[in-house]
Amino acid sequence: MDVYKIKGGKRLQGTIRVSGAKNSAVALIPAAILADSPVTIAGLPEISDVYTLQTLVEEIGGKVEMKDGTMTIDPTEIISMPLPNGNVKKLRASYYMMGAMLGKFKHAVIGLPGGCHLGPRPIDQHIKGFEALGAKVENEHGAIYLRADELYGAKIYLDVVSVGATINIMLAAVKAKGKTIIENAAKEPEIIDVATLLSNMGANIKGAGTNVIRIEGVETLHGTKHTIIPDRIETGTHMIMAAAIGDGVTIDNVIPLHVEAVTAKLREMGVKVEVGEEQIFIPKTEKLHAVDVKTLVYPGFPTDLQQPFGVLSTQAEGSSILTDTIYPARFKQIDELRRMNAEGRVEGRSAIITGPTELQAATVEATDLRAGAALLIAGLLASGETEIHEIEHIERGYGDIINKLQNLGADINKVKVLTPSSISE
Ligand SMILES: CC(=O)N[C@H]1[C@@H](OP(=O)(O)OP(=O)(O)OC[C@H]2O[C@@H](n3ccc(=O)[nH]c3=O)[C@H](O)[C@@H]2O)O[C@H](CO)[C@@H](O)[C@@H]1O
Ligand SMILES: C=C(OP(=O)(O)O)C(=O)O
Repeated sequence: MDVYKIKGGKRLQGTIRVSGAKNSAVALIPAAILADSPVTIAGLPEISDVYTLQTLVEEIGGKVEMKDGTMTIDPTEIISMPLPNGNVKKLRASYYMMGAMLGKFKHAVIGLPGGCHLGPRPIDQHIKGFEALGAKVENEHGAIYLRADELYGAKIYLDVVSVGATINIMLAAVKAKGKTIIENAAKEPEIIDVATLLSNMGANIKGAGTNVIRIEGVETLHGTKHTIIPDRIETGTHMIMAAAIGDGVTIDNVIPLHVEAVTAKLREMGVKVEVGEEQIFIPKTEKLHAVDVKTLVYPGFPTDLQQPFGVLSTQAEGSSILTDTIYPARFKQIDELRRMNAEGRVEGRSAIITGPTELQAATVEATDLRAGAALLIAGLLASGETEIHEIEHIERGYGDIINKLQNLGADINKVKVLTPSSISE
């Protein structure tokens, strides 16, 4: 079993480069299968979610080459094969294979997705959208069966603002007959990125990035080249890390507009954030004040950064209330942080964290991706050697993280440890 071992307390300094956005990557790859000639995507992050999607595309007959973060997907021999089990359960975004395969073949069988356990994560709005476009959707033995004779454009109002449903409906609608209007659509930058790729493939999409998206269906889509946007959640994670234990850290390959909510909260805490065109510099922070945070849909404070932000709150003077309105139960990291001497408790949909606290090393579990990011930052701060288990969650979202942190001066290594179960294997 692989774990991360971190000897904490080393101040970080230097430049860290952000990879391509996970939540774009995992939608761009399924989008590419809608084309009838090869699509090249540059700047993909080297994360397990990307490799799992590569395998899924290969399972249905796609030819995929990946080198140095550039993936070429040749969809010409893709067939409509059911994907009821296996790799679909390893990540959340396998749900995009529903929209993409429905759009391409008018039918699909895809197992219910995996991904982080953040409390209930229904996909009713995705299904509502597919049904509005004319598909019959049934859940049989844990797989979603989608069937249509033809897909027709429709007006779809999302009852909940959902990134996944917005993108999935776009994927299904780009080749439907007639006009689709998605109202109360999500506005995340990843949605614009996917719409840009689809448009360059020949789709007719207007309004991505606003809450009304209009799509005029086209008959065919063709190959193109696309460069992915930087990961705003990785950017925010490094900003938080730099504020917690940096002695001057430059975060490179950034779109500052995408992290404005994080910048504002850090400044409110007393962090100096120097914003350039494609870089953000965070000098050593002297004193942090507690602040309250409420997660909201974009451009609000992202739920994916609530857990890492909580670690910074352990270093701030006073009590911080972190409320997650998107995933009200996204607080599994609190128990783990308490093992490290943090003072925190969960009340309803909020975590209340009091500081400043000197964190102490412990053996902890990355229960989900961003809990893992939180524990990484906690481990970098804590005195002693922290051991993080279940790191496969972290590696779904942070590519090359050990190298990146070592380059900033962190004492972190990925090591194999023997457990009773690994000995008997
Ligand atoms: C692969 C990917 O892009 N994952 C991101 C995506 O997840 P995901 O696309 O799963 O998140 P959504 O934006 O869909 O979910 C937002 C909220 O809507 C609810 N909901 C969603 C769909 C639905 O059909 N019904 C419903 O009730 C969810 O339970 C949640 O409370 O956005 C989340 C919110 O920014 C991020 O945490 C995830 O990192
Ligand atoms: C929750 C996340 O991912 P996923 O939706 O892929 O589980 C995340 O990126 O924080």
